[in-house]
Amino acid sequence: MDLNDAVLTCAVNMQWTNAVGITGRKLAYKTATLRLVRNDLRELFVEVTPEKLKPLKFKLKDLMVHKKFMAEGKATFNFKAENCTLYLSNAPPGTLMFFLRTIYIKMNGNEGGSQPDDASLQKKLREHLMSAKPSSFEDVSPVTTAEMILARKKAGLLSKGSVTTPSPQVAKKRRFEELKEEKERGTMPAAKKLYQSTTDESLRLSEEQMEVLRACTSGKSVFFTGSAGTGKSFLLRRIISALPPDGTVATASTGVAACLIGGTTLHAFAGIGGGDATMQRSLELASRPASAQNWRKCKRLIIDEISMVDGQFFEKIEAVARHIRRNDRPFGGIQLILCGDFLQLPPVIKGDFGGATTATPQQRFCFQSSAWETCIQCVYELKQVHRQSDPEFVKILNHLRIGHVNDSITSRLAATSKQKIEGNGILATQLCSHTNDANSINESKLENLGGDKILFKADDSDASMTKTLDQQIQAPSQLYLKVNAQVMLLKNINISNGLVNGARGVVVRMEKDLPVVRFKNNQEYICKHEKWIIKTASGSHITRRQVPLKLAWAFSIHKSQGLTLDCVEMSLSKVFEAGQAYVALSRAKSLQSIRILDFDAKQVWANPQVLQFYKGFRRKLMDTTMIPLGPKNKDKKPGDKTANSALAKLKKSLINKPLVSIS
Ligand SMILES: Nc1ncnc2c1ncn2[C@@H]1O[C@H](COP(=O)(O)OP(=O)(O)OP(=O)(O)O)[C@@H](O)[C@H]1O
Ligand SMILES: [Mg+2]
Repeated sequence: MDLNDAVLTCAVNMQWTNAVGITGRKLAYKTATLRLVRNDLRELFVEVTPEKLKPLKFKLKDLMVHKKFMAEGKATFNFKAENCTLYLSNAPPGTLMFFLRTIYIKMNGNEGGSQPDDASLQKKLREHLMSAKPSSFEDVSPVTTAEMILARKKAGLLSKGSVTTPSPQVAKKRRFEELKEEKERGTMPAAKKLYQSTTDESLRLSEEQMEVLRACTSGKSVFFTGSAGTGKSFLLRRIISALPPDGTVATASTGVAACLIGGTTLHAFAGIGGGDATMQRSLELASRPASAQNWRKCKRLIIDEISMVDGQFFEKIEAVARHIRRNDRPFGGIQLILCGDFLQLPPVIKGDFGGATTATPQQRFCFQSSAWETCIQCVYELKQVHRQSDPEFVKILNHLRIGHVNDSITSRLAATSKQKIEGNGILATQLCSHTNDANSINESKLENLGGDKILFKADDSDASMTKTLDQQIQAPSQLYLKVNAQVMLLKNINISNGLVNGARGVVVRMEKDLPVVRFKNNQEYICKHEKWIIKTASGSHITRRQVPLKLAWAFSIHKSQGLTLDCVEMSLSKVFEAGQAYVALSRAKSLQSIRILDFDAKQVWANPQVLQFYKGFRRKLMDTTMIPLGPKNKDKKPGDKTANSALAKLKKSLINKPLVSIS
């Protein structure tokens, strides 16, 4: 693959010291490519090739790596034997992690260590010296499973011949010995951490996800879509970690979605307020020094949940980008990476998601803005659903997504009203169409529980940013809990144990001032404080430490967009938006973990303009006969017969021939 784990491009500063530690030669390169290579004696080297210059090679011996700031794209390589230190920065964090991991595996993944045994080394050395050929280097081969297993064993994560975790005492002793050995050898300390990917780093991208990743890393402006659960946000996190941090701005239309990708809200970044101001005023607002600097520094703008970005707002920020950056290219030359599903919730024009109808009649989607066509170079649709594995449920959801409900779907969903989805004392989360309903359910249920209320206060790195953190991070600044409170986990703690973001549980006791939660799969977990980091619009980091829980008797459907939820109950009688019922249902992982109290086909509809937009996808790629939705049909409400028959045909065409990527 072109996203090679043995190649890394980043900024490199090199510094040599003499034998007594006095700094000598220094070199600095804004862009250099690091490559892991072997010579004909099979010794490993890091080859550093600064742009347009000759490569330098450093032998992988007596290497110390500092990777504390790996997540920010920084690491330090100290080649002791050569008295040289390489300071790497602006590296794509994910690529850096894989690069370090490859070094570690290649150094430890051979029986007998990274170096060939003495006899073969001597033989090769002799051949090498006798030969007239110059020394040659080749790229290291891709990491093999055998190398990985061996390196994992050496890191103490696999005990001999088994995959069980060693007891804490054994692990501690082994680690102590390893550290001693590492110290003596000068190899990478804490390399073990590179294997402890309990979060979704360990999951592999599918081929269709890889294709999008490749388009994004090649600098194209991309929009990718796909139904709920196709891994759009998951992929976005990988894309972000494969891009250089400088100039990469990760945003989303809502705070919850922004938090899922470790970014900020699009509104906070754009610096034009709520978007209601005139174009002239918006340009003035964005010209203020802090906002203008954000726009000038931005090279790649990422937006998740694009369906909820208002079209007029999108048009304004496109003009702002051109104006501030003094660049007439679309979006002022910024690479756009947009993702979302327009068949989920549409833009909220005003209000707090709580009103009866928040969308104005002239509501516009991003794809309707004139900026859209000019800014997007490639469009992809992800088709493989990862959130749900049951084909029956996936099929039902695909129908609901385009507003299509038949009798068999109605009866299957209505049948869920009686199913018992609770277990282990964990009640189902009620998904509400209105935010206020969800808040009052949580408050009153907590009040009604017996026992003392315990306050968990968040520790914010910047007290003046508490409001911003509240908007973007699901973990509240003040969390009141009681024993028996219904809660949801807000972090991926351990994927293989089911302790994932969205897992539902109940507080069973307090231990050392921390809540112990029993989850649906019977796992108990002491919820220690976790850290959330968000990037402010200006690029600085602010953090919140809090126990990773929130009350989960109820949520609003709007707040649930983007989440995967265990065990949900819903009444859809008050839904007020196209796509709202689909968003609610598609949060669940299976038909067995959902209860719909009053399912009615009328609660499910898709926006005809969105259906039309998706139809255009295929028109671009496939030469199929399309069923035109005449202009007079556009404004007709659901229920109109002519419009309905055209819509029905359109839906059918969308179901039978899934959209494919267009580039
Ligand atoms: N390649 C993959 N392998 C395994 N699991 C995956 C993969 N891609 C995504 N997932 C998992 O699928 C689930 C849904 O992913 P994600 O939330 O990114 O979907 P989405 O398309 O953003 O959905 P939504 O439209 O609801 O926001 C997550 O639990 C994620 O970890
Ligand atoms: Mg998502």
